Amino acid sequence: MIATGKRPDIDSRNEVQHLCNKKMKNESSNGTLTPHPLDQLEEIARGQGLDITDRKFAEYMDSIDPIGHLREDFCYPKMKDLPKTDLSLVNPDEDCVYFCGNSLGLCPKKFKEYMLMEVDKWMKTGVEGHTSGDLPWAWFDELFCEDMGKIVGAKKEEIAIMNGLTVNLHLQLISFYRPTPTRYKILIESKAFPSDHYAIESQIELHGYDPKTAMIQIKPREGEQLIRGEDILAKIEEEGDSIAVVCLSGTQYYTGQVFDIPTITKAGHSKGCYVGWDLAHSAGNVELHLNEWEVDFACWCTYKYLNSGAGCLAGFFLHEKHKDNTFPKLRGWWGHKLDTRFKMDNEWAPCVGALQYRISNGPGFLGPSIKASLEVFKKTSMKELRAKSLLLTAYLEVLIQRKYGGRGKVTNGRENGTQNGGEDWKQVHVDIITPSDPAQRGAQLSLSFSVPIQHVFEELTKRGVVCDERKPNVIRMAPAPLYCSFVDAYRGLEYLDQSIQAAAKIN
Ligand SMILES: Cc1ncc(COP(=O)(O)O)c(C=O)c1O
Ligand SMILES: Nc1ccccc1C(=O)C[C@H](N)C(=O)O
Repeated sequence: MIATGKRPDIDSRNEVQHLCNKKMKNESSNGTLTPHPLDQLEEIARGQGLDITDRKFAEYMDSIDPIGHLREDFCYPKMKDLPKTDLSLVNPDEDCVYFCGNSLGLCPKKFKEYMLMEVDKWMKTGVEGHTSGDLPWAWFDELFCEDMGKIVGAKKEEIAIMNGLTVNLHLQLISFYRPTPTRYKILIESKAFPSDHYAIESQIELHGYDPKTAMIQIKPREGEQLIRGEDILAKIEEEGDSIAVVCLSGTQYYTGQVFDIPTITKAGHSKGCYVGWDLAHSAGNVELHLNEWEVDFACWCTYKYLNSGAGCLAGFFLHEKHKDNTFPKLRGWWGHKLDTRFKMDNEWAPCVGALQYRISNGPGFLGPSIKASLEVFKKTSMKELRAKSLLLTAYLEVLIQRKYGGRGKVTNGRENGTQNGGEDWKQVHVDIITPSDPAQRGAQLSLSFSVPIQHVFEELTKRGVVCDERKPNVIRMAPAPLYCSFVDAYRGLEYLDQSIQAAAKIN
């Protein structure tokens, strides 16, 4: 089933009620119906005799959260340690509100210990460190493939951990984008993350084609913010015979929209296209079954929901059906089988599967954070994480809607941020452009405001709400379920309220 990307066309004043009445259902990947998370929240609140907007409800949700204790595995920043917090406005010793795990995940506590072990090993043993210790530098990356595979629904042999995301995307396109005069196009989303856009544009140019004709950018319909799934399928149907590769993001970075990977992959295959995914905002955020969905290739970074630190090594998935492929690829000695790698006979004998795409020996000092992060993931499962995430994001959504969804001028998003001063600030409206259908979103909510966002964002920052602003017009908030709590969402909303009031005074 592919659902449309359009938010329900309803009066936002009644939106929450409407969603409750509609008893919208959430279809999980195995086809079973589970209650809409908002219904679950309402039911829990009723059962406890609490109002959903009461702080006590957030506290109760935290008390029954089966993975709430995992927050203790992370260094959750304090208000006083953030560089831009105004300590006259907050309690310096309190935790901040960290809603930025979609950009940079928090540091796992074990990281420092594991990193110091590697430093110590180098100091004491020099080159011996390649083959000794917990993370031998010569094959530390291979130690993570199985656990990383579980997070994205892949077999160990289908995974490599290397380079950065964009480098991996280039390596994959070198293999999968082999244009011919009749099949030379790449389908991507319009307003894709700039790095993906540039990578694809440059690959097209490298083959002597013109991105103006070879790069198809699928857009939202006029007046809409989200790309409809049905439009992606229609485009594949219409142009599929000339498309070499369909290459979309699993979760759109700006809107937070999650695309239907299995359906789109199938549609691409039925037209003879290869289908690959940028999972930067999906890995560790939503459930993925890359092997089962027959995705040809995928890549993702590990510094967002996978908490491995800025610019850390990226994930690389190659479906097992391509494990012995002879596609063009860039070779390096680390793609050569380990047993003969050091024979130095210059006879290319590649590793099987994803590992053959490795070029250089890996940076051993990037292993400790990945190890520390994966250990936390091993204490739970993507299913359990996603179950919490659905509730937590719906909770943040309902708080925003109750406070800011029903007042003032309802904008369509495109006009937002153009008004200034006076009356508009008395009736601020916040529009959530992320799909309201939980199956079509992960942890992130992208908020557009009926007033300019710059001062609201600055005021949030002063109050220790760590989120980000993305041009042209959204503030993204992502309560990552591994370490964010319901009380964080509650406090985030209190601070949003204060920030809007403070920004109104400036304007
Ligand atoms: C969708 C997407 N693609 C690509 C990137 C950039 O990847 P990198 O700089 O790690 O290559 C990011 C985030 O930085 C992203 O969100
Ligand atoms: N790696 C970074 C370094 C600096 C600034 C931002 C990033 C991000 O990751 C941004 C993220 N990809 C985004 O969705 O906007």
